[in-house]
Amino acid sequence: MSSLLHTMIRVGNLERSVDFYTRLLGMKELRRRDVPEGKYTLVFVGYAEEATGAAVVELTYNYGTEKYDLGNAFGHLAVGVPDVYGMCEALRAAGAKITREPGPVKFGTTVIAFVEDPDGYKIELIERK
Ligand SMILES: C[C@@H](O)C(=O)SC[C@H](NC(=O)CC[C@H](N)C(=O)O)C(=O)NCC(=O)O
Ligand code: NI
Repeated sequence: MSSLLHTMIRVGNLERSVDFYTRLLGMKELRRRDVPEGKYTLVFVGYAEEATGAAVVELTYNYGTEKYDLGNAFGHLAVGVPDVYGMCEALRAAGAKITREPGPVKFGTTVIAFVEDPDGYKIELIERK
């Protein structure tokens, strides 16, 4: 059976992104691969080991590239958290940009919020008790 393995995003500063996804969002650094012949480094982050089937994020750093044009097509990554309000307060205190305050989704009841990662990628926080 096929499975969704990861989503890859290019980042301008690997340790800045690893810190955001691990220290602030609570993910773990699962593995890291430096490919000097390709002038890039990969770091896989997630809430569970890939072997469990959990979807993970592949952070790709291209040597020397500190900024990307994200364009207008990318939507967001979604993360389930037990307390969206508390997570937003912690993210805000850590200097992250909350772009949509926590509250019920329009025309629904699920509590969501949006935060930007260090490169400006949108992360949707969805309340999952
Ligand atoms: C490990 C696996 O999940 C990969 O995605 S590695 C694939 C490889 N990635 C890169 O080259 C990343 C750096 C590149 N400059 C970029 O920004 O995408 C890849 O795409 N290889 C191309 C190939 O034809 O093998
Ligand atoms: Ni990949």
